[in-house]
Amino acid sequence: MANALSISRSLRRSLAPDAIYRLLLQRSRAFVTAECHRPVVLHKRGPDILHDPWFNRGTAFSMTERDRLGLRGLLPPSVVSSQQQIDRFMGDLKRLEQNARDGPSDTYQLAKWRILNRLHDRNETMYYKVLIDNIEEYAPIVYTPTVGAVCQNYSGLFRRPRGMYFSAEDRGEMMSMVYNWPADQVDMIVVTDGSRILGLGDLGVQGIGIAIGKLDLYVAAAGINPQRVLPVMIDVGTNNEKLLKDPLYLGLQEHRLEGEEYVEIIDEFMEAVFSRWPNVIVQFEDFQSKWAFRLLQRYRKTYRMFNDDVQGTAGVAIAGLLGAVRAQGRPMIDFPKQKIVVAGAGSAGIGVVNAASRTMARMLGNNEVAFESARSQFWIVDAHGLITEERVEIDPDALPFARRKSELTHQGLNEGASLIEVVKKVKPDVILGLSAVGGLFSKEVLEALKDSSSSRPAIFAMSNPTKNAECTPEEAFSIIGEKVIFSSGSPFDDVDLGDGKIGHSNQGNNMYLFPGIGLGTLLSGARIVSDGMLQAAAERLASYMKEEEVLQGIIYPPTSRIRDITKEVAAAVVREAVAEDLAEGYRDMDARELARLSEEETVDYVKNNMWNPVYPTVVYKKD
Ligand SMILES: NC(=O)c1ccc[n+]([C@@H]2O[C@H](COP(=O)([O-])OP(=O)(O)OC[C@H]3O[C@@H](n4cnc5c(N)ncnc54)[C@H](O)[C@@H]3O)[C@@H](O)[C@H]2O)c1
Ligand SMILES: O=C(O)C[C@H](O)C(=O)O
Ligand SMILES: [Mg+2]
Repeated sequence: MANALSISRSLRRSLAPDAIYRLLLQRSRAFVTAECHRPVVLHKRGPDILHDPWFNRGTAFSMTERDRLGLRGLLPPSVVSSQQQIDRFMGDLKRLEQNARDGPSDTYQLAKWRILNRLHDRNETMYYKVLIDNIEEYAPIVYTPTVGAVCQNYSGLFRRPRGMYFSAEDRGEMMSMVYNWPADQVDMIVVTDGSRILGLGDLGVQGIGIAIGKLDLYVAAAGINPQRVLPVMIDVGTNNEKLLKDPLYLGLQEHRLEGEEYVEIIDEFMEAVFSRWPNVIVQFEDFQSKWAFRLLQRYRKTYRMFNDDVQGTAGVAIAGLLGAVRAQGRPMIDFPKQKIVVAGAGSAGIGVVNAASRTMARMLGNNEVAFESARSQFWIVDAHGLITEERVEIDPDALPFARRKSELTHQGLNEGASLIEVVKKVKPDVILGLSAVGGLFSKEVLEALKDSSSSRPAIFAMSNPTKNAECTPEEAFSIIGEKVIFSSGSPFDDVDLGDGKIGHSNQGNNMYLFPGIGLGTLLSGARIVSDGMLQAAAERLASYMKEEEVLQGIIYPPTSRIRDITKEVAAAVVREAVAEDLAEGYRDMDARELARLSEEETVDYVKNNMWNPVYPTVVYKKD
């Protein structure tokens, strides 16, 4: 039978040999092209295609293909050519080779992340077993600080997609897009818009890494079933000029949407996920401050949601501040006497001051006088110096804590006074940094803190990742001495003080609370996440540390105990939800039965509902 490549005898006779050759070559090219263009019939859709190396083409799937194949939202929004994919891969490979020659640098950490990530892609159970069994070693890889470098390099590191992407281009589509996610049940979503990733600024779509890292801790620490977690990136553009010019950037290359347009997108996302999964809990993560507060106020009374940077951080800080009081050999009730200087007035700093002052006020009787007294224990310093009521265009969230004019003359301080002046004049018990400025607690600031009125001044250098810490433990112990209490957002090693003495380096990170807040909310079936539930979580973390540990300057547990502390925090959240009549129960445990559980039984209930990384029995069943 004749085919495209056969030439009739008569034609062969009439053509010179080189003309025959050219014709054959032409036809064979056309034949090959036709073969390539013949559609491939797929018997699968959505994630099954992305996980099939034969058919997956990742970010090179066009928008129409994404729609046709149920892939919309399962990939970052940018569509790239196959050449761009190769360029990205090669650029990444070369960077690794180049940096590996520098010895153990960040790249070494990234190499570990890649190996773990590949395991995550292949075998989730095994991945989480490795993570849980070695949490102290690998939390700094899947979480802060390495996750920061992962986000910075995400366009290069991107291999197999994880999570969902909703972009400004998806307006009006989200309600149907959520059905592209394969799981019928989702318990926990961590969502970011990438606008303030750790202290690294606006990383746009690359911020998805932070949502993935937080959910890794949800699985490892809280025992949330990994099949029921969903990392989400809402890509509304980026204001990061470098990314806007980067040809390999995977997100929308346009400036961020603002105002009502922005809010409408987040509203649509919330409606979509809660309509498919009415019982899901949504954790907002690393939104720039101006949206963090507004969105929290907008949704917290209607949806099961919380903002980790505002509320989780506040709880962790309160637990640490109470620990610092105990470390001075004083009862927790002395907390309202502490003078606290806070550097940073963003979502985290203001969140901490709000919640810590409420805790003080409660201890003082919870009336107006108590609130006023609590307020006056805080001095907030931002990029423009001390915040006072004389500040022009003051941020409304900071306004309640602006120092009064009358107090200023008395203290010898002015609007915009520098951090060092404030520390010198106030002689605080605590300095707490949430400024994202590495080294802000300079030698001079630490020298000034030596005059603190406290017998054991405390330093919370809470900014992430490591290079953004306001000071290191070496600096703190060497300048202030062995009495100082030190804690940081990213992990540091303890400091050898000589003579067998150790300067403890605590990790003050919201990872000690958010997994328990999420788990407790899930297992209580609470309709919302109330202030009381957050307070209960913070108090349980504060009381978790034993007297002898606290006296040694250990105010937070080691990461190796994170699963245990999370269980305890979750139980406290469940009990508070029940006490506030917010609990609606979970599965076969209804609200009334929950209310009957003793404290110990609640802890057991939580423990029994935590997922463990063991292979289940599997059987085959025909459709
Ligand atoms: N340890 C934790 O659990 C934890 C939790 C949340 C946030 N954080 C960290 O806190 C940091 C801030 O987060 P955010 O959301 O509040 O950010 P943000 O950008 O909203 O706020 C930063 C604040 O720091 C102030 N600032 C800048 N330069 C300063 C200076 N020289 N002196 C004093 N203040 C200065 C800014 O004016 C602003 O008020 C980040 O590094 C983040 O990683 C840590
Ligand atoms: O992510 C962390 O390590 C803590 C915190 O949520 C942050 O934004 O820095
Ligand atoms: Mg955060």
